[in-house]
Amino acid sequence: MTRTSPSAADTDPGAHDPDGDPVAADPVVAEQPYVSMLYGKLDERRTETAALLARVLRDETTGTPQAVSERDAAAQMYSEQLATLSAVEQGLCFGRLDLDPDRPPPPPIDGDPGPIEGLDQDVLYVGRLGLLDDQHDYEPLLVDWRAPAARPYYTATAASPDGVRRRRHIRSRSRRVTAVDDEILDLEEAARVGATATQRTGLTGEAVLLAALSAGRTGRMGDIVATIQGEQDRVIRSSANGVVVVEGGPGTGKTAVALHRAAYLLYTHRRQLARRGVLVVGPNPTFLRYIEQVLPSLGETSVLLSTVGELYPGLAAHRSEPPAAAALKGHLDMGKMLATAVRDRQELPRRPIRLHVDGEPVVIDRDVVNQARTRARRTRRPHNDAKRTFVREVVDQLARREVDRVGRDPLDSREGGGNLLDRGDLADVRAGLRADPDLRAVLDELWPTLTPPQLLADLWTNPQRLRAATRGWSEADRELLARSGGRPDDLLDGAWWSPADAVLLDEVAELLGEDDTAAREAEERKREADEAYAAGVLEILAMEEDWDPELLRPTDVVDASVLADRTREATYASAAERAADDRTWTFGHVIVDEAQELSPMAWRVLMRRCPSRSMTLVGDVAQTGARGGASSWAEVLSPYVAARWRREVLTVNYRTPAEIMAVAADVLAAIDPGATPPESVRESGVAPVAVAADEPGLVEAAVAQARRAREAVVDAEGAGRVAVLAPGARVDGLAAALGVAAGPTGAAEGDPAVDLASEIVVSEVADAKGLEFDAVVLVDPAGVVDASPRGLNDLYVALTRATRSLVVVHPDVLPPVLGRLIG
Ligand SMILES: Nc1ncnc2c1ncn2[C@@H]1O[C@H](COP(=O)(O)OP(=O)(O)OP(=O)(O)O)[C@@H](O)[C@H]1O
Repeated sequence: MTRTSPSAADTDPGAHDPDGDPVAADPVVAEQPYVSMLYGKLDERRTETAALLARVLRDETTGTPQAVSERDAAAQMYSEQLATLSAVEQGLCFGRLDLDPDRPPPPPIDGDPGPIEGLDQDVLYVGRLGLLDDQHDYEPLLVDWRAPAARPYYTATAASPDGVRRRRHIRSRSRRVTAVDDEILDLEEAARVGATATQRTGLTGEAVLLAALSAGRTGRMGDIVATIQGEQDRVIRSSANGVVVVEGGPGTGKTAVALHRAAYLLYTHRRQLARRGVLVVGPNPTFLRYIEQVLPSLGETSVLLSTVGELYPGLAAHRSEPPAAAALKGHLDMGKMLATAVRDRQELPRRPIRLHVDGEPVVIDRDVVNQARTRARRTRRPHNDAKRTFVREVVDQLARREVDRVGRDPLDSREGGGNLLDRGDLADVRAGLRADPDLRAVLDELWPTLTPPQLLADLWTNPQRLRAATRGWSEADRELLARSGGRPDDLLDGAWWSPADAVLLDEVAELLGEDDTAAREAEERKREADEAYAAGVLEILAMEEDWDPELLRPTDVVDASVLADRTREATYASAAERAADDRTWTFGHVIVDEAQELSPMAWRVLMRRCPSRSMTLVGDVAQTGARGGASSWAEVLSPYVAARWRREVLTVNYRTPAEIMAVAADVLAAIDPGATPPESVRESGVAPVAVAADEPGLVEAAVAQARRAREAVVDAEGAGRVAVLAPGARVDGLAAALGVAAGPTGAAEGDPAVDLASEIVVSEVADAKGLEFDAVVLVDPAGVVDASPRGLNDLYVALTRATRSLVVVHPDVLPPVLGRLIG
């Protein structure tokens, strides 16, 4: 077996044995020159790209708008390339495939196959991006992990080697190769080198995988590009078309797979997806912070991460509200209720309204308004758009009445007889009416132009309006929606709105039609802030003493407004950024994580954002905590795609050790006796325990356990994080006793996320959804179960957050479902 790339052989002469086989020598030493050569190439590309960027930025394009936008597009492109080249620094090359020269060609892959790099080579190095050899016919030196040729790195097994004779995992730190693990998939090759061609566990690269899994947690999710497993790879590379639901128990890598799928799709369908962007939806801001580094570390920056509540532009809704209120707001009945609320704003006058227009009396009575309203409603256009028809109809009727009255021919006494005024006069009367401010004010009262926050805030704070829109509802439901204290001064104040409200704002926006007042106001505020900042920058520059009096100062050529514009042009270019500011933006692909938590109303928002229905939904209905969340995927999806969705299942738990999973499996059986728990990939050797502590000593016991767990984690792994998970009512007390902020309620003002950097995190279970910690101290499991109708699901989530150890601190008796903890 020889490497066909002459360039590789050139850079790696000492590492090859006389047969040209580079693995005969100490593989760590043998691989170093090649890996160093790759880093050299990476450096070259960085230098070239930085030079191109600098040239573009220096380009004084003050000419046509087209030239400016071309310059900005080029600057954006080079900036993104530079970001990608920096992101791949750690572990640039992590694998090598030695292929059978007589292997069959790889099977065709769905959609645009992307660049087919390396298909004809017998030795392939696999890494975080593709690098080509510009000295030798652009042969691939490193194959991007997403390229078709790299696929066998993740999927080949001894039973189905896909032409792979040997798979080598290369571990490195700071550009030095630190370890090499080989898997021999070819029986003859195995015999030749004295290895066994087996895969004991069915895992790919078991040693590397287990090393990755047992490392201390940092509070941020990392990428898994070097150790993606076969079943995960299948999901990552599955077709972009249609809806795919990825199911799997806790820790099966659903989140990791979803994010790597985003990176894969962007690579494979770059042209389409870079333009429309990819949206990744997570359940809460803490979760988004937990995952936010994964895609940038894969060199992908054009993805918008958001909660559904943050999709309404200009609003970061974070008011917490009772779960029952959130559930009600998520119910589909809200759609009808909001439609009624909008219709209720199209009013009829109680008694005739009398005005004088150009000195002539005008009467706006119920009949006139009713007819105009019916016509406007019949257009089936949204409220704000239909207003044009309403105004035109009222004005038209009033004008005709006026013409009838004023122009009647006194000499023609027949019924409906002649009129002395002509069409031109009618048009003049119409124009006079339309321009009259008093009439306009009356019409604005009867059919007001509304923004979604205006309508919804009025509805929540005005009991009459709420009652009118919810005829037939229970008083208890109305109370869940009602707010006292009037509308907020700032209608986009995130502290006033809950995430469930934000979803409804989107629905209201659909009913009202595009009135972009709010967006324009937000834009204006952003502009003012940018200008204030730019003015500050210029002020500092102006204070500079050493300016040569012969030269122009920056303030001579640019003012704050121009500087602000320039900065904004440069920073506001990717699809993701545009999408974040545009409520009607539709994405090329939408990925929803913890999808089981979304309410039916939230699904409506997401489906509007993805008319192509190219979606990946990952979730686990056994972990549904939200009262309005999903119990079955068919139920969620049938209104949008009927039965046309595919299901993929992940079965291996990479997070929770077997000892803890056994306890969690009992809870799963209580939730759904037919469900199969995922199989843990490893044991931690630390048995989960229960500690009884009656009130008032419960907090003290929990604190002691948390501190002990922290010490044990530090002893075992050098660093790591502990979570204290408890029912909401206990969180503040526990956080105070531990001297840490309770998240997210105790997080910094305006920051709705839990502080993930903290060594000990205290949180209720809902906020820990999707996260993981080295050790978990679960306090008051019965309280968790009792706190919600889906309490058992919450318990299941809490038990499956730990990668190493679990302690359950409980008052009274332990819930029977945790009986295994006491043997
Ligand atoms: N192939 C892999 N290689 C290395 N680590 C992996 C792999 N697959 C998953 N992991 C790790 O396992 C842990 C659990 O993964 P992840 O959070 O994606 O699971 P999940 O299915 O979303 O869990 P949950 O449903 O509990 O939120 C993470 O630390 C992830 O990095």
